[in-house]
Amino acid sequence: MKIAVAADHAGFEYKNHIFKYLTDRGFQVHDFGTYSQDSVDYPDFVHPLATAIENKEFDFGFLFCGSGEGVSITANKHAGIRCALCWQNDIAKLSRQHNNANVMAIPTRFIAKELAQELVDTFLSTQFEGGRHETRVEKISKW
Ligand SMILES: O=C(CO)[C@H](O)[C@H](O)[C@H](O)COP(=O)(O)O
Repeated sequence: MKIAVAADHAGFEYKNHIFKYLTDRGFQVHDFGTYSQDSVDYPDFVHPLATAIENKEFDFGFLFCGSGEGVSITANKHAGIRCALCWQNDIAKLSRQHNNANVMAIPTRFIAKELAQELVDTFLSTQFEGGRHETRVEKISKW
């Protein structure tokens, strides 16, 4: 399983934490930046990650910014991305079970780092249920 991470300055610390957490557990993880806490524009880091996932270079992505909104809005501009903004474990679980989300956005200024780690574990350990949800997910990009 190949994973991509990206963040703006507000998500930098959590992105680095999750990068280390996942690499320590044997995942292949690519860091699309940002690489410092200097103020940056989140689309500059989200678009390359989203394109790489659309090109099937990675299986899943994790995005980090202050509220999670900017990175999520940006990622979902890509037809091949289903980015879920998650702040509770049940939401992270359902984003995989029902929406087959391939990217999760994390609101770093609103949840603890420990919860962010739990959300990543939940996201990666939950399968898409298919069935009735498959029809709905297919309709997302067919409008
Ligand atoms: O897009 C956002 C707001 O919905 C993200 O939270 C950004 O991280 C935030 O806008 C950055 O704000 P800052 O005041 O420039 O640090």
